[in-house]
Amino acid sequence: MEANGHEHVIEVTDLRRVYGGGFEAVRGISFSVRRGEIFALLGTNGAGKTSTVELLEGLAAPAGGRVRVLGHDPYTDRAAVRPRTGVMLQEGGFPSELTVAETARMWAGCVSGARPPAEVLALVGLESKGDVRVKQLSGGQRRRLDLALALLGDPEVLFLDEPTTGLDAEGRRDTWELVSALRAAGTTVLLTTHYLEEAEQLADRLAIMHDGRIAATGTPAEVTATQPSRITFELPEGYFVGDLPPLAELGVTGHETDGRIIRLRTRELQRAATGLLVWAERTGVELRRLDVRSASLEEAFLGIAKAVSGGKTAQTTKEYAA
Ligand SMILES: Nc1ncnc2c1ncn2[C@@H]1O[C@H](COP(=O)(O)OP(=O)(O)OP(=O)(O)O)[C@@H](O)[C@H]1O
Repeated sequence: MEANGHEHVIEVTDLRRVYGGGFEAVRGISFSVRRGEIFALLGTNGAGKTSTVELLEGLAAPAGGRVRVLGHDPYTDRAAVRPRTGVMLQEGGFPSELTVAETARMWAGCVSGARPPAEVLALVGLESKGDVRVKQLSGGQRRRLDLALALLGDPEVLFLDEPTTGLDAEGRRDTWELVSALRAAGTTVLLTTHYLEEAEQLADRLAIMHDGRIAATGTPAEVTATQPSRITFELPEGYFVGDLPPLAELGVTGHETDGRIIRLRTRELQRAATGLLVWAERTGVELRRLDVRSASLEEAFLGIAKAVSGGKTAQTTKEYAA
């Protein structure tokens, strides 16, 4: 469980999940999560995120490979793992006729050493909703109730399956703050999300899943570094791409044109930007709407998803040898 001085609280090795009928939803994935880390599983719809998280939660047995949570097999050794983990499922599924406070009390009865229900409701900002029936909560408030229930046992490891789906921008930010505070207190968090900004804000490390496999993994910065940076600008009338200095010599790997708008791709952002600006200064050209940026996680995600599907970029007009 120890690696380079870090304790791995989740270890997944060559994990497989096959549903009845023979469909292989998880096709041999491996990753590990260190204590106190937030790890995000990202992926397109049907990539296999929920299927994976359910194996980590011990809700099903793997068809192959190995899962360890806190050093135990979560399926065969559920009694050892369950009290130390908190699970926020995509659909909480509790009786909608109960009030928020009744639901929290009922849930607390199933958790050994549960925190006071009022305390967890306050943590997620539902302290004033104790007397409201669950069915009267908004979708976002229900997600927050799901999260409160997952926190009742003060878990060492928290599984969050799409924790902010249905929340408005403020609710999402509140949840991010709460999850960050939990990490600061030492909780290990594994979350799935469709919001790339959420992973960028929260995750120490992440894995992008596609078709049951991990297509990319690392810190958000490492994953975005796999994609080229971009320089976009508008050339004035009378100037054309051919008037620019030799782009390959500036470290530009390709470009797209859209009317007067030019978009350059490069893995050497500083060299390419400097070469372009020096040229513009010397030539007396004003580069309007100039935008120089590293790839975002969203661009990396789309690039990786496209690459593993064998797709091509729609607008590419010219690629240069690396
Ligand atoms: N009970 C099941 N029986 C058969 N196939 C299933 C079952 N549950 C899920 N699948 C299939 O397994 C694949 C992975 O589904 P999963 O729900 O794990 O994906 P996901 O990445 O969580 O997707 P989403 O982002 O849409 O929630 C999908 O093709 C899905 O149709």
